[in-house]
Amino acid sequence: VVGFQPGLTKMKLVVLVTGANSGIGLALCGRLLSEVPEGLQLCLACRNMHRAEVARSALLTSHPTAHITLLQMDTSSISSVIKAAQEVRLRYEHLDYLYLNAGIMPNPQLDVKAFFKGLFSSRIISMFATGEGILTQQDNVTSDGLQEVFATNLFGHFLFARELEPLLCHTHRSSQLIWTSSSNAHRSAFDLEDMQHRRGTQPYSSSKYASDLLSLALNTRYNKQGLYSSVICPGFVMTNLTYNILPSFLWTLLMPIFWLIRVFTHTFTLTPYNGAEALFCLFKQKPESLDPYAKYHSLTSGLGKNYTEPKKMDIDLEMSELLYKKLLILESHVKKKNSL
Ligand SMILES: NC(=O)C1=CN([C@@H]2O[C@H](COP(=O)(O)OP(=O)(O)OC[C@H]3O[C@@H](n4cnc5c(N)ncnc54)[C@H](OP(=O)(O)O)[C@@H]3O)[C@@H](O)[C@H]2O)C=CC1
Ligand SMILES: CC(C)=CCC[C@@H](C)[C@H]1CC[C@H]2C3=C(CC[C@]12C)[C@@]1(C)CCC(=O)C[C@@H]1CC3
Repeated sequence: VVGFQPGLTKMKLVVLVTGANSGIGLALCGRLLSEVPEGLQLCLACRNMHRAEVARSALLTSHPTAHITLLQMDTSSISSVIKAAQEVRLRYEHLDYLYLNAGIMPNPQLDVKAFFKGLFSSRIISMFATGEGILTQQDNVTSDGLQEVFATNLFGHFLFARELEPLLCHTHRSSQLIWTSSSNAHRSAFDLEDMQHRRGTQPYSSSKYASDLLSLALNTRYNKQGLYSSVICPGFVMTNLTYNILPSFLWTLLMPIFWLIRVFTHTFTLTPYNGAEALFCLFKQKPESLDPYAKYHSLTSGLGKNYTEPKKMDIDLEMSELLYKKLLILESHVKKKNSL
């Protein structure tokens, strides 16, 4: 196990971040290490161990005394998630923070016609802040027979957290689940009868809306056991995920326009460091003080000042409960199928 030192977990805060080898996840790790360089046991959960090693080396270059371990996990694969959770249970006695950050947006398509229509309408600000109505994706099916976006962004994380219940639920200390959601999470893209989004063209938006609902349901279930769940939105950040949407030369050309747009909408955080603001902010908050109905947004002002702001989510308890029940049914189904 790379960088693993038994005994350390007793005195340090244990933080596990999924999708930690790039973008917002990697920036968060850097920020956490800058804040608490000695008091942290950081575990980078990544699907690709080579990329994980590169990330670990980069973090160690700027924080040479940091304790950083690696964990192989593909959130889209049931067997990988179960195996990773088993490994975590062997390594640690408790987990203080579990950042559920890994995410994909496969084959994104920008609807150019809808975009230009939006430019000359009253929806312009919300279009730039959320990407609503102008982005579609083509989803795939995993070897477990699940929709890939649903499996990667939501279900794999749900299963992982459930498998780690013994490390997360303690009466004498609290733990936090922190989901990287999105402003692109729209109720209109989500259908409880099709929670995997097999039929639609916005699986990304659907998976993020589902994470908002699930976070609420997890709070209902687990707060009494000391486990708290929150969702954040990093804003619009230039990462591998967004670079996929347009050709890279176009992004370079658009950059000055984006700096200008930031003056009007602080949601254009643009850099992974800025995007990680809300993730970092929640690390410092008492989980009991957080609002389970709020999404915590990373925002960056025109002058480049970072801050976090909570905004009420368009979710309700009844729907969150129904989704939770469906996820439990799917969980028992996939576990049976994998003879677990
Ligand atoms: N960029 C933005 O504007 C926004 C991003 N977000 C969310 O932020 C999160 C981080 O994305 P971002 O930093 O932007 O993009 P990146 O593509 O840089 O990071 C995504 C991370 O998730 C990992 N990942 C993807 N699929 C899997 C998988 N099956 N198993 C394990 N890890 C996986 C990637 O690993 P690998 O390197 O192997 O691909 C990578 O480390 C995502 O949940 C995204 O939806 C939300 C709102 C806006
Ligand atoms: C001038 C010009 C051609 C601009 C194009 C801009 C759009 C491609 C972006 C404007 C808002 C962006 C956005 C996202 C993707 C790219 C935009 C639509 C996200 C949907 C990416 C993933 C998320 O989770 C939320 C982002 C919201 C904003």
